[in-house]
Amino acid sequence: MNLASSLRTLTDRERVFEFVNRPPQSTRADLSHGTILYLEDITVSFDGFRALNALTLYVDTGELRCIIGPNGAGKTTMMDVITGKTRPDTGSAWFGQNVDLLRLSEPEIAEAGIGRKFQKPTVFGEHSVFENLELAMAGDKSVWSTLVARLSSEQRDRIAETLALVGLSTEQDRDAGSLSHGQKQWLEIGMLLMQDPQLLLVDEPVAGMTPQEVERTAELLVSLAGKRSVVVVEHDMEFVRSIARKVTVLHEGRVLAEGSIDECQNNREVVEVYLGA
Ligand SMILES: Nc1ncnc2c1ncn2[C@@H]1O[C@H](COP(=O)(O)OP(=O)(O)OP(=O)(O)O)[C@@H](O)[C@H]1O
Repeated sequence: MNLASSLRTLTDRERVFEFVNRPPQSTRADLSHGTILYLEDITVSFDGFRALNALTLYVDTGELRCIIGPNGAGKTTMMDVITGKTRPDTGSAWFGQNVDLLRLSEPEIAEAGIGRKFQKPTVFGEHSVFENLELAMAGDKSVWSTLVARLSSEQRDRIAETLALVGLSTEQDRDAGSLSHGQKQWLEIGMLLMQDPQLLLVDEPVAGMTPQEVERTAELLVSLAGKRSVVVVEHDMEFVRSIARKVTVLHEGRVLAEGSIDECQNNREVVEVYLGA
């Protein structure tokens, strides 16, 4: 498959790369109050069952937040509300001071600066690592023409910076399909970074990774926070301990506890419903 046809495949994908079909106008979040995400009183019902039940949660600008909780707690549903995949019955969801997420479509939310990394990596195996990042950059339509022409030096620099950030500089010419599972995950994070999101949502990033890959992923996510905000859903408590400053525990669609990992691990209710098992 050549790059142009891969780009068409990319634009046909429904979920991860909605940004490719994004509208031309950009709405960037106003982060002047130091809070990047406001979820207030969010309720989502599926056939009468409340997957989210008056959920209220705030994320600070530049924060790295971990979301934990038992199966069915509502973690995925919460991510789906933030990215516009699921509309809540009630409540409000704001990105910074000015972007009402409930009024935006999925592509518009991606365009506003929210990137989501699903659990399973979906890189283009038959293309090189470099080309995968090039394709991701092509989400910016002004870059499309470069797929048949040549990248500018700034574009090459951006790809090189991203390769360094995700630790794949030495792998740039390898087919993405030949990377290890961990490397594929990092490449996909790199592909999201090519869109320069302000908020990155990451779903179970270390599932299936070797201990070394887990360690490297921890470093990567920690390095991304600050400039961006990162929300990580993860079950691996050792990993959560290694990255999190603040942890939110969800249970039955609402926040059960919030605080440092030690505070959460010593919380009696948290132990009962989640960690004690
Ligand atoms: N489309 C749907 N239709 C019906 N019920 C749903 C739907 N999506 C989620 N649910 C239910 O809502 C609840 C919350 O699910 P959700 O996937 O958000 O939990 P989770 O915390 O992500 O769980 P896990 O850790 O297992 O991924 C579950 O009981 C689930 O069965």
